[in-house]
Amino acid sequence: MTELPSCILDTDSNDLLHQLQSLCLDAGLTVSDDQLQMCLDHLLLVIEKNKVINLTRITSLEDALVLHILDSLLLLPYVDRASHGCLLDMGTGAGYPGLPLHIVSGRSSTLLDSVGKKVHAVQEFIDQLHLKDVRPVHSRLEDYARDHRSQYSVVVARALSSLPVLVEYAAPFLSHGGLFIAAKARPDLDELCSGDQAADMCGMRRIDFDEFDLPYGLGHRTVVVYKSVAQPSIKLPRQSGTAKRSPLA
Ligand SMILES: C[S@@+](CC[C@H](N)C(=O)[O-])C[C@H]1O[C@@H](n2cnc3c(N)ncnc32)[C@H](O)[C@@H]1O
Repeated sequence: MTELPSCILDTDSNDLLHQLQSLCLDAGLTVSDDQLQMCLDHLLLVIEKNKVINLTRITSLEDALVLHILDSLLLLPYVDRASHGCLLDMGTGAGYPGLPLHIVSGRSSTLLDSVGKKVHAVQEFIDQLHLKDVRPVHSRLEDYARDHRSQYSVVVARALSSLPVLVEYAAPFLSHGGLFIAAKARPDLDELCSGDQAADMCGMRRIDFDEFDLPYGLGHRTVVVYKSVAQPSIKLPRQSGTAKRSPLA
């Protein structure tokens, strides 16, 4: 069993846990103390690993409580609306939002990224936290989709790409009725309309759109949710890189 690094033992973890509890309470999220502590341990591991490889720009622990943990958990009510089944985090980076969502939802999860050293770091975090039923995968989304069609009831993504590209990436992974949940900063009307057009071609329909201000003036969050409702009218996935180079809309 891997021990947590000494930085974790030195940090005033109780104070951070109290801050996190009150952030979740204010956001109306019900999360147990054990689950929050696990999210916190993950964050401390990320901050420590960030000294060695570039995982996140956010180095203040207080900001990271909001911008990494709370921001991930804000997707929980949408994840909970999906039917029973697996969760995929597309472009997980250091494990956000997928790892906190796995910890709290208990869904069997895949955390995918195309950068090997990030996936390796996420594997270390999973081992150090002794988490089960969560798998880091090193692949491009377009490649992984070929062998994992319709295997997920919920797909999430944060800070990955524009809505039409995200919808195209997510579509092949979703089972019928599955949900794709995108966490965006402030998409403009053009992006939203292009996302809807791409969704139409991919057999998906937008079913939700919510906006929040994050606490402490740390920014704005928009959550856009699409549902898989039909077969795509085009062959997916397209060749690697095509979605980004030549978006559907
Ligand atoms: C800006 S980071 C966001 C990381 C994390 N989701 C977060 O919000 O902190 C985008 C991540 O997506 C990954 N990525 C970009 N395109 C990808 C693709 N086609 N397949 C898999 N991963 C991809 C990048 O390697 C990067 O780690």
